[in-house]
Amino acid sequence: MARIRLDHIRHAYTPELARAGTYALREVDHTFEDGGAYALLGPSGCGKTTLLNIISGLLTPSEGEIRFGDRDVTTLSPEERNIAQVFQFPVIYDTMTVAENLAFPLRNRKVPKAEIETRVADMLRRLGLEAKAKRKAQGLTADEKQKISLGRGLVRSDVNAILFDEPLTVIDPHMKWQLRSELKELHRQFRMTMVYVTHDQTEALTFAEKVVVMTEGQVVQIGTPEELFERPRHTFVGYFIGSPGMNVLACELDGAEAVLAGARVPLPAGLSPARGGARTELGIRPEFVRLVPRGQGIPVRIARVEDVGSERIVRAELNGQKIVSVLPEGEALPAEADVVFAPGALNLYADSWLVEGRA
Ligand SMILES: Nc1ncnc2c1ncn2[C@@H]1O[C@H](COP(=O)(O)OP(=O)(O)OP(=O)(O)O)[C@@H](O)[C@H]1O
Repeated sequence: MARIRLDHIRHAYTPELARAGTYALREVDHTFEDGGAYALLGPSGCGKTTLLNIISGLLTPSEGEIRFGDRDVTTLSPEERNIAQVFQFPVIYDTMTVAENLAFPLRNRKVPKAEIETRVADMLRRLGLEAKAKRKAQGLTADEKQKISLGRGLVRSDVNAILFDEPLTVIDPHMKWQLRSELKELHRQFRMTMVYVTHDQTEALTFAEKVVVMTEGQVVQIGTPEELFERPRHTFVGYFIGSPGMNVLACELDGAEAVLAGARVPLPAGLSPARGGARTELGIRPEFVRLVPRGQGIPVRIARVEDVGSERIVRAELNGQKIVSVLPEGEALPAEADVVFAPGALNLYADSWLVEGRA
């Protein structure tokens, strides 16, 4: 296993694109710690697969270096890097049995027979596939096949990391949840470095200890699910994570207060003022926007109310800006409403980046 260091990686797919400044990855400088579970999360086209392929060795970056531990692997092939990969579609041999599939990478590496038997038996047990050990892989379900793809990586002792590219795409929705928790459990048992690419925030947040959020070829935040929820470093993270996403409201600053639609909102203590000329915005999660009777906060006009299970999502307008509130079960919706913000839940952004320095 190894720590994976991405040192100022940039990538353009052709020299022409590089000359035009069109980089699929604009700049990634990050370390995946040994044994960590990471997700690369972002919308389609943000560069997740490009980054994963640079880690695996399918792509050589236009600029920068990649190291596994102390070893520079930038120009090494995937085989030389000892990386296991799980793709959208399971890659297994249909005509082999489940046990043979698991034994295959070990046979290739000339591992002694007795050791292969022990390791395969152990892996079958951990994957819950003991009863199907002697069955041909052909007749298995997609989730069982995907488990075997993963098992073929886990069974090896020389693997530096396991990379997943949208591995639940072909799994039935009702099995997705189960397979996701099994993956997490297997990570806990093996503590192998795992990097998991997805555009689905539920998958990323349940699987990973640290989520790497990407947009437009850039990493905008690396954090635990809690950090991404509570302290989005960029407004993109705020509205991409969470459902509904964070409210981002244009405001002006006046000393220790934000001025929003003529109302003055005290800023969290210790915030350093934004640079002069910066576009300033307040970020607040819909869960922390409360609706109160008129006269008690900042007036809004309610546009739509949606029932979602036990909660209601209230979509409103605050002086021309959209604002969303999540109304907990049993809480009344005033006919004429104002909003108030829960103390401590406000974040301030200057040119889309979080203003740090809260005391
Ligand atoms: N072979 C290629 N040649 C030229 N451009 C490419 C190539 N592959 C990807 N791109 C471009 O690079 C950018 C990043 O693509 P990438 O596939 O890494 O994104 P992604 O986040 O994985 O998206 P998706 O979830 O849709 O796969 C996109 O603008 C894409 O069009």
